[in-house]
Amino acid sequence: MSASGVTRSFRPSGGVPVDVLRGVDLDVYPGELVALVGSSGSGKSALLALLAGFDEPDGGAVRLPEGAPAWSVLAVLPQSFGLFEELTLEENAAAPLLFGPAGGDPAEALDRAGTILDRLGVGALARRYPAEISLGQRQRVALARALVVRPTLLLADEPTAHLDHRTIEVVVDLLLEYTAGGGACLVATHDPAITRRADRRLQMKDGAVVDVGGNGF
Ligand SMILES: Nc1ncnc2c1ncn2[C@@H]1O[C@H](COP(=O)(O)OP(=O)(O)OP(=O)(O)O)[C@@H](O)[C@H]1O
Repeated sequence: MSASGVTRSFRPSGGVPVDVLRGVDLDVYPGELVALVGSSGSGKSALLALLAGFDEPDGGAVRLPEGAPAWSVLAVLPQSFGLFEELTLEENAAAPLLFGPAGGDPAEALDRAGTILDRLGVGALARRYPAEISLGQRQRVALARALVVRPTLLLADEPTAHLDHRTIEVVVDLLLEYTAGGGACLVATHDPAITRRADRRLQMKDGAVVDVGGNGF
C-alpha cells in the first residue's frame, strides 16, 4: 500500500479551511507492522480514513492492494469500532466470513472467530450483543473481526486505546503473528507497547510524515 502527495482540507462549520493533510508520502509492505505516531490532531485518523476509503483526498494518490476494499483484502479497525449492534459478538467477529463474497461454512466461520475471541479474552462473551459489554471488550471484538479473514492489509486506529497492559501484549502478539504470515499492518497509536515492537515507525506532524525511522526509541 502506498500514498503519495496526499492532501486533504476540511472547512469546519463557520470557519476557514484547515489543511489537515499536507502531502503525505508513505509505503507499507507485506510482512511489516508500521506504527503511525504523532501528537493528537497531527492527522493520523484523517490519513487512515482516506486510506480506508472512508474519505477522498483532495490531491495525491493512494494505492491499495488489488481487490480492496473487499473484506478479505482490506480490513479496517476504526476508533468507533463499527460493530453490528444486532449481531452477537461471535457473529460480529465472523461477519467477514459469514457475509463476505467467499461464503463458506457458518460453523467453521464461527469457530475461527471464536478462536480469536478466546485469544483476546472475550470468548466467554461470544453470545452477548455489543450493547452488553465494555468498551475495551468491544474493541477486542472489532479487532477479531478485522483479523478473521487474514486480510492483505489491516488499518487500525488506536487499537489498544481501551485495554489493560496484559491484553495489549496479546493484541501486539496477534498483530505480529498476522504480519509474520505476510499481512501488512498500519496502526495509528500513542501506545509505546505497540511502537516498541513495531517494525517501523512513521512520525506525523501537522499533516505530514516528518520522520521515517526504524524502531530505535
Ligand atoms: N471534519 C473535520 N472538519 C474540520 N477539521 C477536522 C475534521 N476532521 C478532523 N479535523 C482536524 O484535523 C486534524 C487532524 O485530526 P485527526 O483526527 O486526524 O488527528 P489524530 O492525529 O488522529 O489525533 P488523535 O491522536 O487525537 O486521534 C485535527 O486538527 C482535527 O481538528
